[in-house]
Amino acid sequence: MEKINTLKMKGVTRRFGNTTALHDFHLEMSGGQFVTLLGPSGCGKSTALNCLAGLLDLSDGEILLNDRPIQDVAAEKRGFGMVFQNYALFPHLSVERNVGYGLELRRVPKAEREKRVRSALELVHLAEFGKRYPGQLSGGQQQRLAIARTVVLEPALLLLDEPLSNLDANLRNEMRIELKRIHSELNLTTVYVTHDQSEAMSLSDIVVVMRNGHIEQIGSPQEIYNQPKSPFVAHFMGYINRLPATILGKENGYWLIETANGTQLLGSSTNEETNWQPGQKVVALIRPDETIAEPQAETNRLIGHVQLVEYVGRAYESLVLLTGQGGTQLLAHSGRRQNSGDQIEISIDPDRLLLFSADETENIESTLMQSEPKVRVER
Ligand SMILES: Nc1ncnc2c1ncn2[C@@H]1O[C@H](COP(=O)(O)OP(=O)(O)OP(=O)(O)O)[C@@H](O)[C@H]1O
Repeated sequence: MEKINTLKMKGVTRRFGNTTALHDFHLEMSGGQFVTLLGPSGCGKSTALNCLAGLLDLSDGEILLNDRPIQDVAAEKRGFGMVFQNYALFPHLSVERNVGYGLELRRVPKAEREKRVRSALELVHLAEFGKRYPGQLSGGQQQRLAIARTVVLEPALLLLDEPLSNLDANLRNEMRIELKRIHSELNLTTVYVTHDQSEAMSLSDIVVVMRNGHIEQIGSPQEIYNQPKSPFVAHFMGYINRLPATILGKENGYWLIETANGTQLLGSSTNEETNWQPGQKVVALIRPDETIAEPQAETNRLIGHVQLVEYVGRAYESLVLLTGQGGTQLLAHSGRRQNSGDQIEISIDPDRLLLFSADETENIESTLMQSEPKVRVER
């Protein structure tokens, strides 16, 4: 198999009739990287993956493997391996035969085949299960078998389409760690598709956030999480609280804003070129887990009354009706259980109070069906 030094998708577009599932998609990765395509249902993640795999023809653009175009190379000649959501295992073949099947087709001699099957099963911790059948394995074991069956062929690129979506939450977390381990042991260039932001954050070197067939932002997990460039990315990363405000000016490198009841707060823009004038309408986006209930500091405070409290493990999440803010509610985290009706003070670090212009923040929910907050936040 040709080793990957660089893999580039340049201007890749794929149309289905009148629908453009993928539009002018640009992605560059280097050998060994773990790249995740992240976004809500229908944003074009699988289309991008299938174009890369060769399972879909491109309507436009090119794919370059080590600077050589491969968009016209048939899927089976690209030397890539794909793991599907439903695993696609052979139920009538033993675990060993499932893993060895691709090698048999390639007429790999028996001794070498057995050696490679053994080491693939060891890699996914299924060495003792070789004689079983897929039906006798748990969901997580079946998933690991699907991975072993693909990596035994030593693909240049591993493509994974929502591989954990059929597993329950505990197994998903376990398999996430397994995937990370397998990736670092093999140093195999990987493209992973998911709509789960925490999966993307924990696994990836590069995250590509997609929306409506476009790329919204590419960056490291830290960049995407801390510096979302658009309200869509911010919302997708859990910045679900919204607080309308007006720009007053700049202070100490932050933007000074005024909310509906005249409270002044400091906040940040993730876009260095932002040049707002006083009077500009903005919306502050805040993550519930980045609020500080009952703060020590005097600055950047909001006051409200607790309406609902939910235990979310390690913290309580309170729905707070802010005082004098036109009915705006905010989800806030607190180490101590609040009671319904309690007055509560909340502060937010100015670096974690992200400002976007008000017109940018319209209509983001319609494309975010899968990441709706548990409690709807009123505007
Ligand atoms: N074979 C097809 N024929 C027509 N439209 C298609 C086809 N495949 C995908 N689409 C459309 O292209 C868009 C992107 O689909 P795609 O499957 O790539 O999204 P996705 O982000 O992978 O979604 P999901 O997470 O639900 O799998 C959607 O609007 C979808 O309806």
